[in-house]
Amino acid sequence: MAAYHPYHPTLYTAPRTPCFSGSSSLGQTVHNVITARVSRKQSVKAAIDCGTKLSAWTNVRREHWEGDLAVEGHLPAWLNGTYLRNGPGLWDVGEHSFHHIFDGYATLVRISFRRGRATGAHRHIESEAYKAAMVNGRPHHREFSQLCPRRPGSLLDRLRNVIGLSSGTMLSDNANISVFPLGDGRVICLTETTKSSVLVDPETLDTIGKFRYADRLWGPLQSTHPVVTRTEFLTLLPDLFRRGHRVVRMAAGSNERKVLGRVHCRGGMTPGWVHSFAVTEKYIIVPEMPLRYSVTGVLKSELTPWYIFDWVPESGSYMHVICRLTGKTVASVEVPLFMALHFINAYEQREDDGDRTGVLIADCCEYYADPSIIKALALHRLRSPGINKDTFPDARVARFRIPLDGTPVGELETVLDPDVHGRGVELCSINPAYQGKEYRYVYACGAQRPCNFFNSLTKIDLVKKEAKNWYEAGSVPSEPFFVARPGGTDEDDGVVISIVSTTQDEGYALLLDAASFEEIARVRFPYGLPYGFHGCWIPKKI
Ligand SMILES: CC1=C[C@H](O/C=C(C)\C=C\C2=C(C)CCCC2(C)C)OC1=O
Ligand SMILES: CC(/C=C/C=O)=C\C=C\O
Ligand SMILES: [Fe+2]
Repeated sequence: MAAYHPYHPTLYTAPRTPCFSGSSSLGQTVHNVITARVSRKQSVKAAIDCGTKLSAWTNVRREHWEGDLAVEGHLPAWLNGTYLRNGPGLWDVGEHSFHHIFDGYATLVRISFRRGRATGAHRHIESEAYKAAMVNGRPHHREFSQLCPRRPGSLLDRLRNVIGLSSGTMLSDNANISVFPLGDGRVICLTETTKSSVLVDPETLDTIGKFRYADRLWGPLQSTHPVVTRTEFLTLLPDLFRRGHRVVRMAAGSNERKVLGRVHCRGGMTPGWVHSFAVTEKYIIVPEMPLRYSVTGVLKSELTPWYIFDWVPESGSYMHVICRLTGKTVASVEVPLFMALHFINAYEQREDDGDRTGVLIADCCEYYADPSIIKALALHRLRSPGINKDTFPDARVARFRIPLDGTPVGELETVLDPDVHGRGVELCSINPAYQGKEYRYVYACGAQRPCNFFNSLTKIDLVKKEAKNWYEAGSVPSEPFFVARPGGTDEDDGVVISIVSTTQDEGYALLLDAASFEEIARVRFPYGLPYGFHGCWIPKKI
C-alpha cells in the first residue's frame, strides 16, 4: 500500500516493469526491492490508470545498462562527444511510492557519439538517500514532496525532525535535476540541497563522491541552475532566515565559494524560490517571485498547498540586478506578478537602440503568474492522461525589461503568440556562445493541446516571432539541448538532442538539425526511458 499523501486523490502504485538480470550487489538489492512486492492487483490498477506503456513516468527497469545503440538516420561526422542527462528514474521502493516527479531517485543517461556511431548507458546516482532507501526498502530522507519518513507523532519526534532538517542530516542528497561539466573537467550533478552536489564519471556513470565545498558558507540550499563557464561557477544560496540570497562564485579548479554579493528580497517574510537566474556580460539578474519558501512548513515537517512553498501574490514580484565585478546591487525593480522556473537568457540592450540604453532584457518560460505547474507535475496526474485531458497550465515566452536608470518598475511582455508553440514552453536551451548576449533562437519543450504534459519540441525565433515544432502523437520528448558544430558561425549551426519516451515503451535520442529543425537521426535504446530534466554536452578531446 502506498503511503498516505495529502495530494493523492486516489492511492497510486506505479507500473513496476520486469527487470533485466542484476548487475552490482547494490543493483541486485534494488531489483529485489523494486520487484519483490508487486502484486497482480497493483499492476492491473497501474495499467488501467496509465492507459499506455509510457516509460516516462515508470521506474527504469534496472540500475545500470550499457551497450551499443542502433542508429536510424545519419549522425553528423563532427558530433564527437557525450550527451549526459539527469532526472528522476525510480519513484517506487518497496511498498513506498513517491508522489511527485521531483522526488524520484536520480538516473543519469549517457549517449556517446563517435564517428557516426553511438553507445549508451544509464545508471542511478548512488546518493546517500538512494542507498539508504535501497538498504531499508523505503525512503529515509526528506525529498521535495516526501516528508521525513518518521511522521512526527510525539514532541520528541518533532524536535528530532527540526534538528535533522535544520542541520541538513535528514535532507535528501538526491541530485536528480541538473548536470554540468565544470571548467576543470569534473562533472557535477545537483538538486537544490547543498549536500546533493555529487561528482560523477561521465564515461562509466559511477558516482565518484560528494563535491566538498572548501569554505565555511553555511546553508542547506543552493540553486540547481548555477551558471557554469570554463572559468567559473556562479550560484545562489538562499538565506531563509534573512530573507535573501547570497550570490557566490567558485573559480574553475577550486572547491571554494566566495560571496560576491547579496540579494535582499523585498516582498513577503521569506525569500522567493529561485530555480534559475540569468546573467548578462556585466550583471547577474536574480528574480523574486511570490512563490516563497515556507520555512515553517520545512521545519515543522508539513507540506503546504504548494509542497514546500507558499504562493503569496500580495507580496509582489521583483528583479534584482547585481554587478558581476563589484557584487553591488545596481537595480531592484518591481515587475508584474510572474511564475517562472527557467530563465532562458538575458542581455544588455545595445546602446544604438536609442532610448533603450540602460535596459536589461531577461527572457523566461512564464506561467501567467500561476504556480499550478508544480501540482501538474504530481505523478498521479502525469500517469492519468485520460482523466487530465487538457489540464496542463499555459506558458509563454515572457520578456522582462529592467531599467538601470533608477526607474522603480520594470516591464513584462509576451514575446510571441504562445499558440505557435502549443501554449507551453519549458526546459529551454540556447547556443551557449550567446549566453549573456543578444540572441535569436530558443529550443524548448512545447505543449500541443490537448495534453497533460509537454509533448513537443519547439525552436523559437525571437526576431521573427515564429516557431517550428516537432511533434509525434504518443511521444514525450525531454529538454531539447543545443550542441554547436565546432567552427560554426551561425547561432543555429548545430544539432538539438532530446530523449524521447513513447507510449510504445520506446526510448531514443532524437537528433534534429538546429537550423531546419528537421529530424536527422534516432538513436535507440533497447528499452523505454523515464523522463529526465536537464542535460549537458562534453566534447570529445581529439
Ligand atoms: C525543480 C526542483 C525541485 C527540487 O526541489 C526544489 C526544492 C527547493 C527542494 C528542496 C528540498 C529538497 C530537494 C529535498 C529536501 C527538502 C527540500 C528542502 C524540501 O529541486 C529542483 O531543482
Ligand atoms: C519545471 C520542470 C519540469 C517541467 C517539466 O518537464 C523541471 C524543473 C527541473 O529543473
Ligand atoms: Fe530546472
